[in-house]
Amino acid sequence: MAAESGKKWVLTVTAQTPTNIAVIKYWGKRDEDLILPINDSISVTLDPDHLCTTTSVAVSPAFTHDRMWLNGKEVSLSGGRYQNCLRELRSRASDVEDEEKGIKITKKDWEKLHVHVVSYNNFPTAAGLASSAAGLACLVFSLAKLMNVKEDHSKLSAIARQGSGSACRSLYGGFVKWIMGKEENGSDSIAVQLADEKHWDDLVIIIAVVSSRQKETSSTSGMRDTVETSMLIKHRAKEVVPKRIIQMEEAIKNRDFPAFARLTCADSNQFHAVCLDTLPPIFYMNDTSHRQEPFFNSSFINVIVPHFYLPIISCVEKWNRHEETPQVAYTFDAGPNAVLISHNRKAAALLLQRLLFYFPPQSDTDLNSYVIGDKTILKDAGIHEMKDIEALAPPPEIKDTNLTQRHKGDVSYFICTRPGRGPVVLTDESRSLINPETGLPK
Ligand SMILES: Nc1ncnc2c1ncn2[C@@H]1O[C@H](COP(=O)(O)OP(=O)(O)OP(=O)(O)O)[C@@H](O)[C@H]1O
Ligand SMILES: C[C@@](O)(CCOP(=O)(O)OP(=O)(O)O)CC(=O)O
Repeated sequence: MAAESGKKWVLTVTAQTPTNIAVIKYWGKRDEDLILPINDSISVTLDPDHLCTTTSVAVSPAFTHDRMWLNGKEVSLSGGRYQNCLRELRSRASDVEDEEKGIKITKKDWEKLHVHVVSYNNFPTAAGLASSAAGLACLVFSLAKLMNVKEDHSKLSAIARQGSGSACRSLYGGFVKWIMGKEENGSDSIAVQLADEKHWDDLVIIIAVVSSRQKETSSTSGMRDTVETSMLIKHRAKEVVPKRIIQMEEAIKNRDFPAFARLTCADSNQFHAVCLDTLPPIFYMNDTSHRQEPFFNSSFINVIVPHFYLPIISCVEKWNRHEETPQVAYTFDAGPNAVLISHNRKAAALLLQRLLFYFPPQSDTDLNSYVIGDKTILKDAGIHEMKDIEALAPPPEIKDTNLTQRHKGDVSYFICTRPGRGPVVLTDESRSLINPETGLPK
C-alpha cells in the first residue's frame, strides 16, 4: 500500500462542481432507493464562479473510518445515499500510483482504505438553491478522481443520482438532460449534455434569494407525498413533460428564447401546482410569507401572504406582455427563491432595474452585498450607489403607478450569474480544503 516504510501518507484531490436549475422539473420518483424519476428533466448549469461546491477528498492508511465535514462542521456519512455513492465508487476504483510521494494503491486496497471528505458550499445549504445537487456531484466527481474510476461522465452521473436526483445534472456544464430510463436497476437513468455553456452564452441569470434559512419541506419528502397523493402528477409525468422535453430541446438547440421562456415559466407553475395538489399541500413559493396579520382589528391570524412571488411573477408577465416578446423567464424550485433567466445583457439590466425598484434593500444594506456575482449587470443598469435605487422610476408598463408597491427588505440579496461549466479538478494545492499532513480540514 505504501512504498515508504512506516510513513503514513495522505493523498488528496480537490474539485469544484456547479449547481443547476431545472427548467423542466424533476418531481417524483418511481424508485426511492435507486432515485429513479417518473419523468425526464432539463436544467441549466450555473456559473461555478458564483455558485459552487468545492470538495477535497483524501485517502490515507492512517484513517480509521470514512468522515465528512460540511461547511466547517463534521457531519455523518452513514446515511444510505452517501453509502450508496461510496459503495458504487469503491467497486469501480482502480490502481493509483504516485511515484513522487511513493504511494501505490491497488484496486483491492480500496475496499479497506477510508476516505476523508471536506466540502464547502459558497451559497446557502438546504435553502432551495440546489446545494444537494452541487454537493453530491462534487463528492462523486472528486472521489472518482481520487480512486481513479475510469468511467465517463454519464456513468458518474448515475452514481451521483443515487446521492440526490438533481445531482446527476451537475456533472456537465451548459444545458443538461436527465433521461429517466426504463431499466429497473437504473443503469439507463443518466444525465447527458444537450449543449455546452458557450452554445447560448448571452443568457443572464438573476437569482433573488429570499430566505437563506432551511426550507420546511425537503424535496425528498415533498415529492414522496406528491407521488402518493396527487392525481395531477400522473397527468404531468405521462402527458405534459414528454412533450415539453421535446419542445425544450428544440428551443435550446435553436436558441429560441420565446419558446424557452414560455416552457420554463409553464413548467415552474405546473410544478408548484402539483405541490398544491399534494396532501397536505406544499407551498414552496411563499414559505417565508407566513405572517401574522390583524384580523377584525382585534386578534391576529397566521395567513399566507404571497407577497414575494406574486410581484415577481406579475412584474415578469406584465413586462413580457408589454414588449410583445418574452424578455425574461422565471422559475421557482423547492423554496421561495426566484430564478430569472433573461434573454441577454440588455434585458438583464432592465430586469435588474425592475427588481431593485420592487425590492429595494433595507437602508442599512450595502449595495455591494445586495447584488453579488457578475456586478457588471449592475453597472449596465446604471446603478452605482444606493441613491440610484431610490431614484428608480416605476417600469413603463405599469399603468397605475398609485397601486405600485415596493417591498423593501423582502429579498436578502440578488446573485447575477450565467450558464456555466461542469466540474473541474483544482490542481492548485492552495485551494485544497484538507491539510496534506494530517488529512483533516485546514
Ligand atoms: N457540499 C455538500 N457535500 C455533501 N453533501 C451536501 C453538500 N451540500 C449539501 N449536501 C447535502 O444536501 C442536503 C441539502 O439538500 P436539500 O435537497 O434539502 O436542499 P437543497 O439541495 O439546498 O435544495 P433543493 O434541492 O430543493 O434545491 C444537506 O443537508 C446535505 O446532506
Ligand atoms: C424542485 C427540484 O429542485 C427538485 C430537486 O430534488 P432533489 O434532487 O433535491 O431530490 P432528491 O432526489 O430526493 O435528493 C427540481 C429539479 O431540480 O429538477
